Amino acid sequence: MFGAIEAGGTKFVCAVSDEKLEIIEKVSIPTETPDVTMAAVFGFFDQYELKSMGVGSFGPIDVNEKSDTYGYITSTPKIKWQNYNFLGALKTRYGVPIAWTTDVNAAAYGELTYGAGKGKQSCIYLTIGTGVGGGGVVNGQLLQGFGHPEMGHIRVTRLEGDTFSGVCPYHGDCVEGLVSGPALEKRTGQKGQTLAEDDPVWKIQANYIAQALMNYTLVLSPEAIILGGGVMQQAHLFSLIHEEFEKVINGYVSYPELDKYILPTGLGSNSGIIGCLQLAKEKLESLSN
Ligand SMILES: Nc1ncnc2c1ncn2[C@@H]1O[C@H](COP(=O)(O)OP(=O)(O)OP(=O)(O)O)[C@@H](O)[C@H]1O
Ligand SMILES: [Zn+2]
Repeated sequence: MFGAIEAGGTKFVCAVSDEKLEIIEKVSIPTETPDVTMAAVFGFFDQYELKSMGVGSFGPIDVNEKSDTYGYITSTPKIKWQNYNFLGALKTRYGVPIAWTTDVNAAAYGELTYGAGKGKQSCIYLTIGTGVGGGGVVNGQLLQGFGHPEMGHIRVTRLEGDTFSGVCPYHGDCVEGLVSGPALEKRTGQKGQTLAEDDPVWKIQANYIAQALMNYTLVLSPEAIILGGGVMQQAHLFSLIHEEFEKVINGYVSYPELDKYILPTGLGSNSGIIGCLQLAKEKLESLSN
């Protein structure tokens, strides 16, 4: 059996699957302190005989195998999780091979293998929710090196007349600071869910997102950019983003047809967990080859 954990800032989704990645059981555990949450995580996985695991975690995390703190959650604003040896705790408990990456890299992997990026060699997955996070796969490999991408924290050009200061505790008006769910709420005084489709804020939102996607396009030239997270439940945002993307990139580089290039997830809210299961499977295969 394969085990998977999609560890998020609000909840940990844990699942086990058979060899064909059919999910046998899946649970959601609130993210509290490591003691409380990990006790529940162990309570779930202890019921099964695991062969390997895949973990996609919120972060920042240490993904550098040469580092002494490989497998740790590092500088998260969640104080109790700072410098927590997440991978170590799982290894000690289960003694099986474990694939370790960011939640968004895992989601990109899930989408590339079975979702909106199926059949491609590369894609980016960007979630726009409580935070903005991006992961990716290039030539079939997860995007990680010394560290991992933090695509939500890049800067974009401010629109004329927009004086909103942004909500990122580190950078103010980085992309996360400008377009995350909490940013939308602070800017408008109401939650994204309750805003009308014709509210002018969506165009601002679409422009900043499009600028970010232009930057990813220019740096990585992925075959698809998949957008998920709470804010992207606003389906009308896709066509606005397409329009703004065309404007900001201004014909400089070519890219696939827009509705096949910047598109919603194929796996809904399961991208991350499926990516983790696939990573668990491949981790085991890589060791037996
Ligand atoms: N339908 C919607 N339209 C607009 N905004 C939404 C919608 N649903 C949720 N949001 C906003 O998205 C945010 C929550 O994001 P999400 O549902 O992706 O959860 P999350 O897992 O906490 O996010 P993250 O991936 O950053 O941890 C909230 O700020 C919420 O107001
Ligand atoms: Zn930031």
